[in-house]
Amino acid sequence: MSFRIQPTAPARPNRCQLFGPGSRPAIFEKMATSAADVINIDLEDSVAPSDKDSARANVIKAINEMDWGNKYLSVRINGLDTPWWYRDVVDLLEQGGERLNQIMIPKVGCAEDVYAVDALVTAIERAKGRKTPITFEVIIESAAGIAHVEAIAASSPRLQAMSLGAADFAASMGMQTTGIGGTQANYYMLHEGAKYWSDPWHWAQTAIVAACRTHGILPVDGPFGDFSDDEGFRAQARRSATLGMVGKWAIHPKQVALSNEIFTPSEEAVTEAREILAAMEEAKARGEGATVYKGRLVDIASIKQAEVIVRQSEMIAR
Ligand SMILES: CC(=O)SCCNC(=O)CCNC(=O)[C@H](O)C(C)(C)COP(=O)(O)OP(=O)(O)OC[C@H]1O[C@@H](n2cnc3c(N)ncnc32)[C@H](O)[C@@H]1OP(=O)(O)O
Ligand SMILES: O=CC(=O)O
Ligand SMILES: [Mg+2]
Repeated sequence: MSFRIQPTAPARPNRCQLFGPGSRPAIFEKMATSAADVINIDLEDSVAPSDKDSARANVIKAINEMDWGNKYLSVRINGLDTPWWYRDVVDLLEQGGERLNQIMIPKVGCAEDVYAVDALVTAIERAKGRKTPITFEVIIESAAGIAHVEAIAASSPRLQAMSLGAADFAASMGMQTTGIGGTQANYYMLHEGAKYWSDPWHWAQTAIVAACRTHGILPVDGPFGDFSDDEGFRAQARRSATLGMVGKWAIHPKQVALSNEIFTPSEEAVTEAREILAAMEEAKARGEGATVYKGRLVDIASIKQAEVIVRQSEMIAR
């Protein structure tokens, strides 16, 4: 371990982030009563330019008037290259009240993008005497974003989460696909005439996880567009969970249960983790740093691996 201890990410469940357009207030109640841990009401790409002002007003009214229960409540503002973002921040912070937990900043390309929003948020919080600081989530969804991912992860103490936005990411990278996440038919190698599919999102995901874990931020997998494909969603989510991501977006309510299923450690995984911890306690009592569990090596690193799973399950149970 480095002399610098790896910071821990915020201890709150973030298995599923349910999105819905701010221009569609009829679904807000359904979002609030869903099983998602985080609600992302959108002012950005799911809202038409002509609806930006009315969507912002809908969202502020809903933050103030609706019962959001124990949801972590987040609003995605417009990008810093648009004329709308500053008004989003000012109105949300001045009129949205303390119930709003988080602002999601899309298309972040450098640490200074976050700095700019932080400066504005900080000034408004001071002016209004806000008690709990607004947190940030950023979306990595451009070539610049992934190139500067570590600096972005270090950009602000407000930053709690970072998502991969596969749709804009693919566009920015010039990828030949209109799919949002998932298997890409043309991304394969040939061996003796057989096709072997690979995962074009993998390298960006691992870059995000490493940057997040270095700076104590929650890494999240973004949208899976084909909401008719449950098994495709599960496959993508399982890969993300295996790589260290803590959750995934739902762009349709039916994806919430799928995401919760994959990002909640299974009973078997938790039992096994507890058994490894017990085996290592016994090894320690014998003065050993390594032992055998079900025919395989476990050692002091295994304690940390097992603790990840136990911590996740305890946090969700709280
Ligand atoms: C690339 C990105 O940036 S992704 C993030 C931005 N995109 C978004 O936020 C889009 C979020 N999703 C949506 O807008 C919608 O789910 C759509 C457009 C994909 C589909 O909407 P619909 O055609 O209404 O879906 P569908 O008919 O299957 O809805 C079934 C039920 O779920 C409700 N519902 C639909 N979307 C949502 C949602 N996001 N949250 C909660 N409930 C929803 C519908 O109102 C409907 O309810 P009912 O059975 O009581 O009538
Ligand atoms: O904003 C999300 C994306 O995939 O783009
Ligand atoms: Mg996007």
